[in-house]
Amino acid sequence: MLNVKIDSFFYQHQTILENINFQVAKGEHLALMGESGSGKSTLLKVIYGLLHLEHGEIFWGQVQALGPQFNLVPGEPYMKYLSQDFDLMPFTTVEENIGQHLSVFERETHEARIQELLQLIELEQFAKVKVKNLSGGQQQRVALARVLAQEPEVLLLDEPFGHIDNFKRNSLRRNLFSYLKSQNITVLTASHDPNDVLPYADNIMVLRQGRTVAHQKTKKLFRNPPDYYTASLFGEVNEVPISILKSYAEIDASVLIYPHEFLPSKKSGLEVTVTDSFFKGEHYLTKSENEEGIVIYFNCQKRLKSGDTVFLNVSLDTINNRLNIEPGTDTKGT
Ligand SMILES: Nc1ncnc2c1ncn2[C@@H]1O[C@H](COP(=O)(O)OP(=O)(O)OP(=O)(O)O)[C@@H](O)[C@H]1O
Repeated sequence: MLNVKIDSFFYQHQTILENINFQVAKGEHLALMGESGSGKSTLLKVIYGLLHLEHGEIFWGQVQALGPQFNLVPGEPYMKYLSQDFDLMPFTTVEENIGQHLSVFERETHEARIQELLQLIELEQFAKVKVKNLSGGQQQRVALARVLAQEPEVLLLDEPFGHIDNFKRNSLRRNLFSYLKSQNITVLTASHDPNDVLPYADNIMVLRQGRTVAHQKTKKLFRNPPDYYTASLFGEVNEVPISILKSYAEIDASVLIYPHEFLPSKKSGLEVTVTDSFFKGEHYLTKSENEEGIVIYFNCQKRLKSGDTVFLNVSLDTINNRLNIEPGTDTKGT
């Protein structure tokens, strides 16, 4: 179990992290989400021991992570950190970069292990190429293999796919996260991208201005985000006053609705006028306004023209769920 307790962390006199307390079980994958500057990288650096934590403590089981004032070389032996700047040896080959971190006591298995890691990062044909001749995305993949070669118990990943194109990203994410699960490695991944997080993380912690605003199981957080900030980390979201959704007219509150949760129809529902339409591949993200000028985004299978009238519907379950209303409760205002 990783036990993180940060009362506060400062850069100069500015508080960057405050009251961050959480635990990560062995083998669990926790994603750290938050806007740029919210403190995700700083949190990973504090946990890894690159930054000195004066007010707080980090434990892995019974072992305390002591930080840079106690360790000559930053970091703890059981923990590895993949930073946004990859720490590679540019003038040596991909396989040498990976092999450098394999145990000297297991020379006979080196070759097989290097092959396994090259396969995982899909760079088998680049084994003999010098790292300086690789693209940024390829270098990031080598950096990933290097930290895995060290067989950490805890792996801290800071935007691990930031330089990797979409073409490789999907398979790499699948390979990497299923490998980490199979090895029961505890993972903390800082990422802006919900595609890095939703399919793979067991839990998500959301940071805002250095504080925790949510810490929840992945599906639960996506389905029931506590606020607009959290929901918007997953993509476009609407904050809709319930008064404009007819059957809820007596409730004075807003509800968060994702664009895919609105079902457009030609007949009944919330009447809106289309103002714009954006092709997203599988659907069009459609921008619209109701008569009071409230902007609503919804997904539509076909392209609608500006000025078209549409009626939007959202399921009662979705609304009750967001409002924490038990099924069967009478909430009707009309
Ligand atoms: N070396 C530093 N000295 C002073 N302030 C810093 C330093 N590094 C980061 N900060 C500040 O700490 C805050 C948190 O930065 P951090 O890099 O942890 O955010 P982040 O959530 O990881 O952002 P991003 O997603 O853009 O990487 C920011 O306000 C940043 O300006």
